[in-house]
Amino acid sequence: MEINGLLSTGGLTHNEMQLLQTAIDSLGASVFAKDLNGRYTFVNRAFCDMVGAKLEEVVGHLLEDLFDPITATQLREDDLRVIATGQTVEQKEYRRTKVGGERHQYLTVKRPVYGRYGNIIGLSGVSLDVTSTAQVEVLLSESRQFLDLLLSNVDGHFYIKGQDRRYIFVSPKVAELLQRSPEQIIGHTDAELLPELEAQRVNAFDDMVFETGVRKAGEECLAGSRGGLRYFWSVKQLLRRGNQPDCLIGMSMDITELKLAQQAVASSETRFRTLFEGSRDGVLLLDQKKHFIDCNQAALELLGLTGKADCLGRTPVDFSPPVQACGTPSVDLAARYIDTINTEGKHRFDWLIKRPQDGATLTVEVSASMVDLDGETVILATVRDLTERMQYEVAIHQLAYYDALTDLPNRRLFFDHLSKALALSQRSGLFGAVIYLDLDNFKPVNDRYGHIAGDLLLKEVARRLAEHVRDQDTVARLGGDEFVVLLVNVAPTQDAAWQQAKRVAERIRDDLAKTYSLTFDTDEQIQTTVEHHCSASLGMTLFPPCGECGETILRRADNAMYQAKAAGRNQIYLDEGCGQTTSLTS
Ligand SMILES: Nc1nc2c(ncn2[C@@H]2O[C@H](COP(=O)(O)OP(=O)(O)OP(=O)(O)O)[C@@H](O)[C@H]2O)c(=O)[nH]1
Repeated sequence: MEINGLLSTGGLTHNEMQLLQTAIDSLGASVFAKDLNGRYTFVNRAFCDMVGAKLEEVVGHLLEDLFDPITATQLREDDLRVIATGQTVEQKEYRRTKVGGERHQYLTVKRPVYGRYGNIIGLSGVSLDVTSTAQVEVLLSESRQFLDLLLSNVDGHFYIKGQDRRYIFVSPKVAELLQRSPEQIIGHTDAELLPELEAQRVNAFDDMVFETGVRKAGEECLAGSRGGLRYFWSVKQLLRRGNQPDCLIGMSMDITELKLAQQAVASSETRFRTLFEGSRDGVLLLDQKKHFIDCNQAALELLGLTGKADCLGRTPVDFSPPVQACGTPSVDLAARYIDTINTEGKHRFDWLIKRPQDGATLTVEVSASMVDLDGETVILATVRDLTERMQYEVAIHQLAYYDALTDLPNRRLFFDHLSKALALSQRSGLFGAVIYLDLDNFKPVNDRYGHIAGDLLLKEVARRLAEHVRDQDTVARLGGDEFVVLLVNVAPTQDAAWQQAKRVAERIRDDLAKTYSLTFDTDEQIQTTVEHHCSASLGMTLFPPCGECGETILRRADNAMYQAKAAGRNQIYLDEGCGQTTSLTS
């Protein structure tokens, strides 16, 4: 390529011109010159490479020969502007070469070339292909936008700190957390922005990263903008910046919710454990295969076991007798109950346990329900020993229906038996009888020997009475020294029933009239035995198949007893109805 007059400057030697030519050819930029007609008068090698043409195909040719029409028109307008105004033009332009047709971006500087007499004789220019630079800028711009989007939307707090621990960059979330604008944070240290203790903790973390140069991750805790502590999982590492001092780049994720959930799980686990272990009731967990997977101390005690190893992996049937109280085999009943728990979610039932160690059986109440434990559905069974409750129930029943001194049924239970006997009599057509009796001269035993002796006598009366009746009959104590005997299914006719009941009444009267030998401790703790004579006055009434109510029947017997008492005691009187009584004493 030769440098023509447009570029030549007077005074250069041929060698110098050659050197200049070589230098211009070695430039990465395209260098060109044109005359006033727009014909290329000089181009360097880079220009030829750019248009994909040889030197001779360029020099002396026009824009239209080298570029597509649109590009050529644009470039022509620029050229004319330079020539018309005489000004230097610098601009970015896009060109599509004829060769390959790729669109490139150029930064072009064009300036006028003046002739010897100061007139413009053409223009020269330098074009630098900045396509890749422009792409990098586009990429940078896109990356910046993406980063902004990320920083604004990702639930993380991003920050960069210098070696002096001052913030260089903070994402919007950091600003939100610290309740300051980024401008109020950048250039400041944590010591200036956070409470002392928090700043110390954060600094210690940062120091570790700066000192070791190793990426660190860990938990941090800061006071939140809305109060309360907020927990973060922070990852920090050094950011190498060439010649610049390293700085720290960090990302902290807010894990408060997770942390609180973990704490809640941990505390509910603790609560569960406390309740589980502290429960006075036995608590057992069964897996899907109905094997015990956990139990508390109370359960071990209930089952008579010394350690969990004796329980875990075994089934409820392993701790049960072959048959339950209802007569159903334990294995069948257990399967039925487990089915119910599975379908209804819970079930409460009584269960007979057999302790493997000593073979003892005890009744327990089981409250079982399906629960979700660590993602697995298990059965939680609370087992309560019913022995004590059953004892209480028996005691309450005893108090409610039995006389505490003699253990005989009391008035309430007597009436219950009587109403059943009346119903039975109606069905069977058999007569029954009620014998009301009151001891004669009982009071003196209390007066002479004290109530202890009187109590003994009353107990002895109860014992003697029981000897004269069948299992289906009832002997009850109505109170004081008054007793009543209920005879059921006595006879199908009234006469036969009279005779039969009379025989029983006479035996009772004779037996109760026998001497009572009473042994008791005196107030001086001396055991003494006394004898006492007393008898009983008896009033009797029959109840026919279609008789009155229980109260009426008892009143009639009571009335007859008073007649017997009035007749001199130790007598038997029969109530015949309508207030009529007859002595049956032989
Ligand atoms: N030891 C004792 N005495 C009782 C009890 N309940 C009532 N008594 C006494 O029993 C006596 C009953 O009185 P009464 O029936 O009048 O005595 P009684 O000597 O049999 O008189 P008569 O029936 O007229 O022959 C009273 O003195 C009561 O205090 C008891 O549970 N234990």
